Amino acid sequence: MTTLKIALCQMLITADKQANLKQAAGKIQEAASGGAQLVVLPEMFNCPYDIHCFQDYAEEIPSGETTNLLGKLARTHGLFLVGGSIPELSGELLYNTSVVFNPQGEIIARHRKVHLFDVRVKNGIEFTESLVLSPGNTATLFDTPWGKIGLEICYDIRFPELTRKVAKDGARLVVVPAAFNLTTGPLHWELLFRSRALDNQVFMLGASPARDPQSSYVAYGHSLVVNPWGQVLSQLDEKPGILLVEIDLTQVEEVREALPVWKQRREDIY
Ligand SMILES: NC(=O)CC(=O)C(=O)O
Repeated sequence: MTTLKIALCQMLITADKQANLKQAAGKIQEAASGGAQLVVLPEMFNCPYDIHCFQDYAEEIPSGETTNLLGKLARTHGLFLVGGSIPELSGELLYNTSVVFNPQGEIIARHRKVHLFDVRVKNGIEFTESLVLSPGNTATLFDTPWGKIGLEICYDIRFPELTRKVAKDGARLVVVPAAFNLTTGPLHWELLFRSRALDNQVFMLGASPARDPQSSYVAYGHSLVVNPWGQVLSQLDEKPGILLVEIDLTQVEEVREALPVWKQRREDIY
């Protein structure tokens, strides 16, 4: 199988967890009606992206209600589902975790955000995930009929070595549930997705929450799909919506043949 229909769900996240879950279910249903085979939710889709909320909204995986619901939705609609991310409770620790389901509703991967978002930009964004979250320690890929897919969460994309690793491990597509903000989004969002796509000659997908100017963390939005040539195939604006795009994964081989930098790497030197 080479063509894959993807849906990125740009949700308006609220403080009401049940409303967020209902919205996710509605968006997944809409994506399925549009023929999506792989559906992606945004980072922290069941919870405000605010370090003061993570503990209260956290759930164990796989026993928590969000994981249960996503498994049922994947099975009901018969699709691969990347469950954005949620605050995961594991023993005493909290993680920013993404869970992936196959069309039978089984968990086939779990990625814990490896690089925590600890930044302080003067007159801009300040955020310190490490005050409450612990980092994951592994790169993540999962198998599908379209081949291996890499999985990262938001700030992970800024570390080119991680995308290079999953590409070297066979990913031709990398999925990134994310939530950039109004300081970094306008300058870095598209640039980072296009750079990782071009560096590795892979497809890159970014699923963001919609923008809510009233929330403590204002997400940039602009969920997007970038092809291995570094072109933005499609992108939303800041409003809630679904980005439905069909991609042809043979484009990875075509681009690698036309511009063979993937083969020309000199790992004996670097
Ligand atoms: N929210 C993040 O993890 C990352 C982000 O907003 C940025 O890198 O900018």
